[in-house]
Amino acid sequence: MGKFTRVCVFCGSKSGNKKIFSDAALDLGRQLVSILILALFLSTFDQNLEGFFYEEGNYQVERKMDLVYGGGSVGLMGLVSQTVYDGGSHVLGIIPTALVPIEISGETVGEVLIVSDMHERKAEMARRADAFIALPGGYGTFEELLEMITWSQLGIHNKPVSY
Ligand SMILES: C/C(=C\CNc1ncnc2c1ncn2[C@@H]1O[C@H](COP(=O)(O)O)[C@@H](O)[C@H]1O)CO
Repeated sequence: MGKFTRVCVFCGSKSGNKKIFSDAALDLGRQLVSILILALFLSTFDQNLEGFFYEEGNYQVERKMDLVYGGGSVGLMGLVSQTVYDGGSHVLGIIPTALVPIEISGETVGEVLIVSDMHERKAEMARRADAFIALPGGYGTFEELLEMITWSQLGIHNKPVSY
């Protein structure tokens, strides 16, 4: 498989009771839009050794991955989507009609696709993403993650799943 461009993130519709959960959501959001890599760059020319020295340094490289997620503005979902959106990548939220009043409060970011039910939501998330990552969450996150793992096991998709 080539470079991933669209990553589906499953995560809690609540923020949880530990800061580490929201930190993880913010961190993943930032990592999707950029990555810090180590690079070698020309630093000095040493005449005695008749050659160039290279010095380890680092710089920021844009990763610009797009996000597919559950479409909510609440909890960890809201944090990840806002972070990726603020980082300049495309955000696609997929949410069933019945969950709009529950999982969206205030404004959502990016594109919102309203589907008829949970099954269609998961199928669309699976179809539109190149890889899946699960963050902390509740039963819903667990269910979504397990479904992607079992679909992989059954050969329904061959995309990486990470948690
Ligand atoms: C397929 C059906 C029920 C199976 N349950 C769920 N399937 C898919 N997604 C779900 C389910 N229950 C909740 N969710 C969503 O997960 C997200 C995170 O929830 P969490 O509990 O806070 O981790 C959230 O968007 C939920 O909507 C019905 O036929």
